[in-house]
Amino acid sequence: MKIAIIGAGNLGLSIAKGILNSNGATSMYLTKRNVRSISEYEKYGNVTVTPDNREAVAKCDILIFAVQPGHFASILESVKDLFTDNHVIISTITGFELNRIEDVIGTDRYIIRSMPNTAISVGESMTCICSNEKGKKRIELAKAIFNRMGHSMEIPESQMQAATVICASGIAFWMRLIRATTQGAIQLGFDAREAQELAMHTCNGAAKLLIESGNHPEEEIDRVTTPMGCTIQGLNEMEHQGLSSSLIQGIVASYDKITEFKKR
Ligand SMILES: NC(=O)C1=CN([C@@H]2O[C@H](COP(=O)(O)OP(=O)(O)OC[C@H]3O[C@@H](n4cnc5c(N)ncnc54)[C@H](O)[C@@H]3O)[C@@H](O)[C@H]2O)C=CC1
Ligand SMILES: O=C(O)[C@@H]1CCC=N1
Repeated sequence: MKIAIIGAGNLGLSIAKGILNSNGATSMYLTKRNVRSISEYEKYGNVTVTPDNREAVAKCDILIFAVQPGHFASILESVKDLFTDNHVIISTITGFELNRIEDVIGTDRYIIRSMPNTAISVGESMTCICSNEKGKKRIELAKAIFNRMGHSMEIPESQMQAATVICASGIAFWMRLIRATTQGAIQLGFDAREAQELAMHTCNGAAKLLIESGNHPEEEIDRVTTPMGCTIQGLNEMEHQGLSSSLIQGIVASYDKITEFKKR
């Protein structure tokens, strides 16, 4: 599989790392307007770094676009004459619908919309995907690509905006929760490094408990909350202070922000 990442920025490079770590490509092209900051990737024998998107499109069959929304249409316009039936076009662009992509490159292309997150670099992305009509024939291929670097779910395009908030922005939300827990641990006497180690491994354990058991979170909470114990005391205090409510309101605010910039 020859994969091009058009726009090797924060997300594009995370995907590149995930592909390298999972041996997910026979060769890879990384493009960026100024390639100086990513030239180190050429030390991997099968990686080519170039500012030339047309070269990358001509040499690869899987094209992953990870540029800013405002640049996407003009970049597609500049390479679309090179597209063949071998190309699978995978967009990661927030708020850019399939029909807008089709408006630029036509309906007769395999188009996948994906929403990965930066944990793709360590093989742990939650990636949601959907496709245009023709792309349905390549959705299993797209799933296979993303499943090598985490977990994927096919969803209707109407849920893509919500998936962006929960999965992509979600990395930042969870980081804040881990940081806040770390700060609490420091206040209780751990040094900063130990505090973070306790917070992140406990977070990892909580997620794994749910993933492996399929249980509802409250079932696992019931196992921890000793009657009249310290856990329920802390948990109820967090809820009095609005923990669940503030998380939900934040999620909705992120969602509304995407609606706002889609109107621009
Ligand atoms: N950062 C994240 O966690 C996520 C981002 N996204 C989406 O992915 C896209 C990229 O986001 P980021 O990586 O955060 O942005 P970024 O700004 O870090 O990366 C975009 C890259 O595209 C490059 N670029 C600009 N013009 C180009 C051109 N003509 N040819 C080739 N490369 C060009 C820029 O130099 C930059 O390196 C956005 O549309 C964003 O909405 C989606 C999911 C998660
Ligand atoms: O914050 C943003 O707008 C982008 C989309 C999801 C993650 N980063």
